[in-house]
This record gives sequence, C-alpha cells and structure tokens, in this order.
Amino acid sequence: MTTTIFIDGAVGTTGLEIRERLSGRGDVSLLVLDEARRKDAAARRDALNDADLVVLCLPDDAAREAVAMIDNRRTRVVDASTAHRVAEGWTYGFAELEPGRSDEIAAARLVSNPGCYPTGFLALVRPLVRAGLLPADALLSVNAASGYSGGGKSMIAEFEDGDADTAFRPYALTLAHKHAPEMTRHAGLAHAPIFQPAVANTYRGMVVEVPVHQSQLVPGTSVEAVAATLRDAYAGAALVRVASDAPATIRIEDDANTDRMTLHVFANPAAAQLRLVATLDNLGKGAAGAAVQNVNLMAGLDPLAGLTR
Ligand SMILES: NC(=O)C1=CN([C@@H]2O[C@H](COP(=O)(O)OP(=O)(O)OC[C@H]3O[C@@H](n4cnc5c(N)ncnc54)[C@H](OP(=O)(O)O)[C@@H]3O)[C@@H](O)[C@H]2O)C=CC1
Ligand SMILES: CC(=O)N[C@@H](CCC(=O)OP(=O)(O)O)C(=O)O
Repeated sequence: MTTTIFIDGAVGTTGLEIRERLSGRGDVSLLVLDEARRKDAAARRDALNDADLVVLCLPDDAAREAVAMIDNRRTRVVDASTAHRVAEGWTYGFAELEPGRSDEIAAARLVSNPGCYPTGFLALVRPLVRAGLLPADALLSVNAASGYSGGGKSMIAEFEDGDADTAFRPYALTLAHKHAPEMTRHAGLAHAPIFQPAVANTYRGMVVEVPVHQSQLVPGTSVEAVAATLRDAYAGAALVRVASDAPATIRIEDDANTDRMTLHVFANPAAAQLRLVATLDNLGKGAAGAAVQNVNLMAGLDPLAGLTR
C-alpha cells in the first residue's frame, strides 16, 4: 500500500522542490490540488484529512491554519514553516541531531522541519554541548549567507527582476530573527546566539559559520577533540559529513543542488581560535531534502529515497 501525500503550498519554492523529489516514486502517491482550488479552504480541508501524510510549505499563519483544519488523528504532518519548531507536542525533524531522533520521527504524528540556518548551526554546535565541550551558557554568534531562494517567491522575484541590486545584503539587523529561538532550544543553550544572516546574489546554497575562541570551550578541549566529537556524532549519517581535511577555500555553492551538508573545523591553535562552518543547500538539507527524509522515515520507506548525496 502506498502512502498518500498532500503538499499544501505545492507551487511555492519549497513545495515544488518536494514535489520534484517525490514525483515518479512508486512508494508514495501525491494528492494534488489544481491551480483553481489550491487556496480554496474547503478543498484544502478535504485534502488535509484525506491524505496519510501532509507536508506544509506555507507561510507560518497558513501552516497553523492548516493544522487546525485537520480533524482526524490519522493524518500525519511535516511542517516546513517556522510555526511549530519550538512548539509542545511536535518532534523536531532533524534526524541526525540526536541519538534516537530518527526513531522518534518515524513514530511521530507531528514533525516540524528544521529551519535552513538552524540546520547548519545546530549540526555544528549541538554535539559539542551534548558532549560537554562547549558550556551551555556559551555566548555564541552565527554568521551566515543564503542564496536568495531562501526568501521564497517574493525574494526570488526581487533578485531576478533586478530590484535587489546587490551582491550581498546583511539583514535581520534588529537582532530578532525568527530562527533564534529554534537555534537556542535545540542546541541546549541558555542564551540565543547573535545571528548575522545575509542574502547573496545566487539562487541556492548556504554557508553557516560559528566562530569560537578556544577559551570558550571547557578548559583542555583541543581542536582535535572538537573535530572528533563532530565525526562521532555523524558517523554513519549518509547526508551529514565532516570534512577530513581543511580545504583552502569553501564556497556557498559547495553543497548546492544536493540534500547533503558538509561540516568543517578550521582552527589556528597559535591564535586559539576556531571557525566551525557548515555548507548546505537552503532548499536541500535546509528544507525540501529534510522534509523528504522525514516523509521517508514516517512512512517506513528507505530514508534516502529521492535524495541526492
Ligand atoms: N525557501 C527556503 O529556502 C525555505 C523555506 N522554508 C519554509 O517553507 C515555507 C514555504 O516557503 P517558500 O516555499 O520559500 O515560500 P513561497 O512564498 O515560495 O511559497 C509559499 C506558497 O504558499 C502558498 N500559500 C500562501 N498562503 C496559502 C494559503 N492560505 N493556502 C494555500 N497556499 C498558500 C503561496 O501561494 P502563492 O503562490 O499564490 O503566493 C505559495 O505558493 C515557509 O514557511 C518557509 O519559512 C523553510 C526552509 C527553507
Ligand atoms: C534568505 C532568507 O530570507 N531566508 C529566510 C530563511 C529561510 C526560511 O524561509 O526560513 P525557514 O527555514 O524558517 O522556513 C529568512 O531569513 O527569513
């Protein structure tokens, strides 16, 4: 028996990517609303309740509204929006983040898909906090750049119509980005990191960086211990890899057009400083790839089906 999946928001940037990854697979069937009905509340309500599993690729308010429309206990949900990432009763859908998380996702009814920037940040920081190498009260910052597809259809139009007129634009200058609570909670940190995102004039791809003074780590923690802890955390993870050497350069395009993420530990022991860096695709492991991974786990299918490493 195949799993019936409804993507609410299927013609948006993330929805289209998920549809592309799920189409043509024999193990799932897609329930699709045509253009005339895709925003019709009654049609969406029916689809949300008819599907075995729904993937919400909507703005936050519309995602909350969609969840409220589900009036049965059978339909399971993957929400790609920010609406439920720190909400009670939801499983945080980052399969590699914690031991046992894949099994929790497989059994869950409500799964929140991680944010694109938090995926990079948490991958780098959570294992260090969990292993006791980085104190939970550490004061961190995150520097990051995303391709403009991260801002959805409206930002794509802004950049592709020429209105953006920039190569690189820092934003979230009010220091109140929607991803800060998610980063703090799921890293197990006491304080929100200072989050410094920027959008780059390229369609897709991300670099997420956490600079660390060695003095912020628990005394005696070596650079090798940091790298070994990350390697241990992701040993056996097909989509998250820790680079074995330090390349001379990294690029925002390094993992673009894939569903994988690469982690780097750069360091200068003489300066006692580290730069922890993740590269990923905002639409891959940062959104659609992670959503398909969660769908696969929840439906009991090959966890890597439809994904590109
Ligand atoms: N882009 C990215 O890299 C990432 C996005 N996400 C999240 O995924 C979600 C979707 O983002 P994204 O795909 O970028 O956004 P888009 O703006 O590209 O797509 C959103 C889609 O939702 C549709 N929509 C809006 N309101 C409703 C409604 N009430 N009923 C039905 N459809 C509706 C829109 O319709 P219309 O076409 O008519 O505007 C649009 O097609 C967001 O919550 C975002 O935060 C998560 C990680 C990364
Ligand atoms: C470049 C850009 O604008 N990126 C978006 C983040 C991508 C996104 O939609 O956020 P989620 O991962 O939480 O869904 C932003 O900063 O709001």
